[in-house]
Amino acid sequence: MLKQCLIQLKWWILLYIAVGCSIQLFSSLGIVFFQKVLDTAVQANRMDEIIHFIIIYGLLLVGTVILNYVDEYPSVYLSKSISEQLKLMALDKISKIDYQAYQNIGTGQMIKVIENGTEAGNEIIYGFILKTLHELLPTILFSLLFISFYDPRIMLIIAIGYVVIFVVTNLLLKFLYRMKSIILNEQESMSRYSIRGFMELVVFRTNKRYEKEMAKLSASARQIINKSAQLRMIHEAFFAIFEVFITIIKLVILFFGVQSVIAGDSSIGVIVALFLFIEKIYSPIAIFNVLFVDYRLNQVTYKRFEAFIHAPEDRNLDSGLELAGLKGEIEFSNVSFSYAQHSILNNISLTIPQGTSVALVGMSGGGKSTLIKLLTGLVKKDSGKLLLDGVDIDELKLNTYYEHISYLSQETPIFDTTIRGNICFDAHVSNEAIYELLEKVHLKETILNLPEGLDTLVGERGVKLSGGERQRLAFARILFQRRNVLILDEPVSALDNITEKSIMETILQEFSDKTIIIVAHRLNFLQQVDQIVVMDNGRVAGHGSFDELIRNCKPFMELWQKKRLEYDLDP
Ligand SMILES: Nc1ncnc2c1ncn2[C@@H]1O[C@H](COP(=O)(O)OP(=O)(O)OP(=O)(O)O)[C@@H](O)[C@H]1O
Repeated sequence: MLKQCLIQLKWWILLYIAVGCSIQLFSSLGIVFFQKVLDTAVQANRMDEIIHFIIIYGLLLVGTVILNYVDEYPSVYLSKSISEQLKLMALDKISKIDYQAYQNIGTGQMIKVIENGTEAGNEIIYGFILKTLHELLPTILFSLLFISFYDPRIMLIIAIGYVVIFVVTNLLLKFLYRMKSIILNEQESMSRYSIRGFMELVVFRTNKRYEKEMAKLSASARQIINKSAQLRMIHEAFFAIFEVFITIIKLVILFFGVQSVIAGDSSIGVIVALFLFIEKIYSPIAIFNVLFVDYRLNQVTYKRFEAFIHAPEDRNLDSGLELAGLKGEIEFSNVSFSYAQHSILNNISLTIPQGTSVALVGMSGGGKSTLIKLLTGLVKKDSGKLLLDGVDIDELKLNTYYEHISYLSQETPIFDTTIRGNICFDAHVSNEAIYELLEKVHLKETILNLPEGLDTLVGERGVKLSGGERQRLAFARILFQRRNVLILDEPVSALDNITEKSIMETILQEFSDKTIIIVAHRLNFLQQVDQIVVMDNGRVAGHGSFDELIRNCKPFMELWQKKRLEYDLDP
């Protein structure tokens, strides 16, 4: 993935490195000409030569300033592009990820893995590879080269000293990896605690969970702080050791250099130039060491992001038979499904003829939503056949299948955008047409009374609407889409009996020639659907019309008695 990023940005990278090398060449030549000005100044009669050197020195300095300015553009462009590309990859991954893998990761942890991973990826490419090629390596190489012109022995001592420190640094890396892993684990836990705390205000407040959650968060935060401080101290130790080494070299140069000047073998200019080059080389070498350790630690972080990017994908989304249309004939034949070896659906066989309506009923946990998820292709059956117009769902290209179905999940089917956006997404539809839909779901007056009408933002998961308003809004979307197959998982749970009845009548009328599969809990409209399927413990316990089942199907009779009392339904 990082390779992909590098390839995409190759021209910017080349430009960035070329500008970086030029800056370092100009700056090193600047030191050489500064030395020439100093040494020529000692000979008072060579004023022409001094002016000549000063002009070149000045031009080199101005050139360096201009290049440094130009350098900003590719620098910002690259640093921002890398993060953006990695974030795009993460969202792209979510669009293809296998639904069960997505459920297993969990939002809080996933957000942190993506956040840390994109940052680490940026640090690896921009903070390490590019910084090394653009700045550190050219500075080190040019400085060593120019030092070697003055005295190759000094160049050799610095190079050997650096290699020794680099090797020692690497011996400590294993220990640092462990620390970094602890920090990452704790950061992901912290993210999970915070995100569930932010999202589940009502559950946590009314169950008085916040104190406990904060204690967990603090414990993780303390671990992160301690380990981060230890990591920093070890980092800084590398820096300090190298600084001591360079200071010793400077003292040695000063001691022997002054003696050479006195003996007439060297000049003040050369000693100044050597000091300037050593100053110049010191930081990049020390920084490289620190960056190298950072780079290896960032790899630990990045690997977790990579694991997420390589999580299993739903192969059916973009490959398989393309559906130009869907009439809506559905057949389950001996379909079984299990979650991690725990059997949920057993040998389900069921036919839903085209253009008919079916209600799935049964006790909680009986497998109704799982059956719906199989039908939407979110989870995959273990065995059997699930035929749509005679073609098994596993052979279909799901992204074309989704063009022909409307699905309302049990979770809030509303997302953070306007009323209009929740009904027709990006399609251009007149206000009148949208209000017509809203009228059918008894929401027109409510929306007309909002100051911003159709452009009102509904908040995350529609928090600014009541539960029933959210469900009615989702129905407006279904009416707008007018698909041939409707798959509805408890779409009316938040509506009162009267509104539920009225909306379901509208849906059954408007889609009288379409296939409708609906999970029903309150059983309010059962007499109006063509077929009722009773689910019990992962099996089909019976199916038929209301009248048939109420006479012949014991689980249905029991369910009906229970719900009738619970919801005060008409006998
Ligand atoms: N992601 C999951 N991982 C593991 N088990 C799951 C998962 N989702 C659901 N289950 C289990 O599958 C079983 C069937 O769940 P399902 O949601 O299909 O039931 P349901 O009939 O729709 O229930 P309800 O009427 O309460 O919504 C339950 O025992 C549930 O615990």
